[in-house]
Amino acid sequence: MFSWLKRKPKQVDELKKDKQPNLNSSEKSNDLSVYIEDGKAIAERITETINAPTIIGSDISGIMNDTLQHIDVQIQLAVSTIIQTTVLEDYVYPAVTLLNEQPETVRDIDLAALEENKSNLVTALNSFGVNIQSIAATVGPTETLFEIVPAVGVRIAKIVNLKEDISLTLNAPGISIIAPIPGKGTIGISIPNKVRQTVYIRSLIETELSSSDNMELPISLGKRSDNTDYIADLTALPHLLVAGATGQGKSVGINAIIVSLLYRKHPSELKFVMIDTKQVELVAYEPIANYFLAKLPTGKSAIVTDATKAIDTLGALCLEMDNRYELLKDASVRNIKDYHRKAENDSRDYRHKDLPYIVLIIEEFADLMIRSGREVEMPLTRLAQTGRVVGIHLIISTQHPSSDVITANLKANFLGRISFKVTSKINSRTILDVNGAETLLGNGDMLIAINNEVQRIQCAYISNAEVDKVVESIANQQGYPTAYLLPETDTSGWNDATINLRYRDKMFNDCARLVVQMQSGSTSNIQRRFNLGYNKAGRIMDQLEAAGIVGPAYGSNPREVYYKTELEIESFLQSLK
Ligand SMILES: Nc1ncnc2c1ncn2[C@@H]1O[C@H](COP(=O)(O)OP(=O)(O)OP(=O)(O)O)[C@@H](O)[C@H]1O
Repeated sequence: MFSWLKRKPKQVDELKKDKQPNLNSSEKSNDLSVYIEDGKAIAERITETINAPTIIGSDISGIMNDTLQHIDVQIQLAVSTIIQTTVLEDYVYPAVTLLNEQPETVRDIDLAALEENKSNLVTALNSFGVNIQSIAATVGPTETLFEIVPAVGVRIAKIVNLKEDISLTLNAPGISIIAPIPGKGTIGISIPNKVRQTVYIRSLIETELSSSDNMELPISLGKRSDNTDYIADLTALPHLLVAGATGQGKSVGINAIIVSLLYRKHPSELKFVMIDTKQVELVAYEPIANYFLAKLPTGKSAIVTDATKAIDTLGALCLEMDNRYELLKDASVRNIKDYHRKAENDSRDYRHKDLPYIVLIIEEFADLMIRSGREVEMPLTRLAQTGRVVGIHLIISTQHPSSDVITANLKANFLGRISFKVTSKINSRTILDVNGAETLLGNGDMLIAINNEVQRIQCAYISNAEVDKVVESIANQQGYPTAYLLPETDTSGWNDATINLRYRDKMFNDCARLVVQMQSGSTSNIQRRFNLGYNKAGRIMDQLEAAGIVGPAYGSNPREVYYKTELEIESFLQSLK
């Protein structure tokens, strides 16, 4: 339905203009009924003017045409389309003072301990026959990096092979050796600090807010080993995979990412789509649904916790992406940044506020992948391949970075990858393509790989109490009357009980014949053979299931086909008429 609104922007814009005076007055009101009245009037006018039910009918096969839900959704969408184009002019960004300040004592470096470590290291190296020319130390939050220049004639391999011996002699587990440090010609020996420093997110956000870098979506991730801040632009990554065994810092990391964006962006510029099958990690953000979250028109909560709804949501996001491509084409621009720039410099209405950045966050991706397999992988791969241009970025987090969860297909499209400590070298390689994450120290110690270049970072820390304060400071203000509504997909709001075979898709019979012929209930086969979109193919597969032609979805495997011969399926199709 929303796709239809998008496809007819000119007519809808005309109608919106008609209602503008009313909306301006209602914008200042907290009374939702005013918005609803506006919405109803607009919905009626839209229906009258361009015979909406017919157009919508062709989109969703008439299935919801005459249901009350349909009308509600229509009103909601009409309201939302208009409301989201209004600006929350009085919106106040969260204050940095809501975040904890780094205690003064923590900033001091223990110089005596540093000197002792240095001289112990030199003695240890000498005792193994390695003489050095010079040694310099940089104290990071988690480890201290000693950069040494070996005496002439010492082979690098010799030092690398001494890793375990040095570790034993210094009684310091978790040593790592970088030989040589790229671009420096020195050898790095990194020794974990006895007392680690927590990196408080506040200092990073202060740095970021005062910086002139002008990143579009800055995320304050933490500090490097040399104590410099690590702030990345999500639009450049442009998608992130986050992995780590339980309790190593993933949730804190995801909170740090979300909060750093909340500090930088206005609600009209950014929306999160949150999927959390664990049901506990992202719930803290529910109060800012009407400011910063996006949801399905039929969804009650903006935070998706159910696998079926998650698939619908991903489908809706694909549709949003397709719609955005059309908008960009209409405006003759190549990407969302140019679109925004053009909208700002042009008096014509490019519906700028319809195009906030969208960041999809999936907490515990493995749950979703194991339950729904390719139904999840396919839309995600599409989004990862082409979402960036239209401002859609993905952050996927998992405790189980195995190759059946992080498939090669997905990995190929996620150039930014973060790993907290994992339980095996294999997991480390699955996520980062290199070993190393298995020896990290926990508590937010992480490796980030961007385009295969790996760096060690101490992740910024933010407590749940700080997240709550930031959320509260936003939620106490005037917001939009609803979350940002994603386009309604063909399948949204469906479940087995509501699939009505009276409204079979036009392609139903052909698809039934295909699955029987191939004896494989595969949605991607249907997509390929008939050149259908993901949502449509998925919806037909659901109808085939409801008709008893194929079995239920089971992970990423094709569904079982219950009809074995062409004769059987033809006589069944006849009986449906
Ligand atoms: N960046 C950090 N700095 C300091 N301590 C941290 C950091 N990140 C995490 N911790 C510590 O580790 C604990 C667990 O972190 P977190 O909840 O993020 O783990 P997780 O990987 O999400 O675990 P799970 O997968 O079980 O939810 C935190 O409560 C905190 O004490």
